[in-house]
Amino acid sequence: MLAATLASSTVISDPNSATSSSDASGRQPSAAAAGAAELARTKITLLGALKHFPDFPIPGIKFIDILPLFQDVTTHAALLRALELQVLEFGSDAKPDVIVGLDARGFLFGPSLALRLNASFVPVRKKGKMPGPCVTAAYEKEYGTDYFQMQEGAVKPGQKVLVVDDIIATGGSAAAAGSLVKQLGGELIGYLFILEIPVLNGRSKLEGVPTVTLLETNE
Ligand SMILES: O=P(O)(O)OC[C@H]1O[C@H](OP(=O)(O)OP(=O)(O)O)[C@H](O)[C@@H]1O
Ligand SMILES: Nc1ncnc2[nH]cnc12
Repeated sequence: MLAATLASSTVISDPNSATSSSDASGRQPSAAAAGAAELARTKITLLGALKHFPDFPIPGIKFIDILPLFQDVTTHAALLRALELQVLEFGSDAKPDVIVGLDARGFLFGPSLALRLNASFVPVRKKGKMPGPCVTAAYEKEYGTDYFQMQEGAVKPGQKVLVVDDIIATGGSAAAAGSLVKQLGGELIGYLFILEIPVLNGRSKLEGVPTVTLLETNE
């Protein structure tokens, strides 16, 4: 039984109710409606590709494996297109200068998405992996404590930053990444995730920063 549902952020526009004005993303309503319909279809495909593993990496965790999304070329391409459409739904004022991807699964799609958006890509890595001066933040996860780092100067003061990752569970990883962006003087314009586990209420740690997820689980 499929254990995931479409994220509540999905809005499908009615093409027949289109007016001549552009939407928040600056696109004409007919283009926006077509994009929303395409996004809705793609989400169903992506949900079907996720795999579920009970008691991994420790007993009690229901692990959701996003790696199959990258094993099939068509699904991989559909994922990238869906993420791009989701960023466009943030609106044209929120076009990111920098995509920040989280170690390690945010690296699977962050650079590809950054290229599509004509933005730079900057990694957040686990402590001790990068050379030179770094800023550091500690955080609690669904299964343990960890430390994240960013290299000083990787984000310039005033740059608009979108943080991306595969999953928001407790929100600890994303919140720590957001604090690193702010330490470097970046403007944190939003968070984008492939999948949300709503029961863990991770959004509550993101302090009102716009947060969009493609998919969500109902477990
Ligand atoms: O919302 P949270 O409770 O912080 O959990 C979400 C984070 O946990 C997973 O990464 P993990 O730390 O397991 O590292 P990995 O990507 O290296 O496997 C996942 O890829 C997210 O980054
Ligand atoms: N339940 C889960 N499945 C996959 N990745 C995760 N990261 C944190 N919690 C997770």
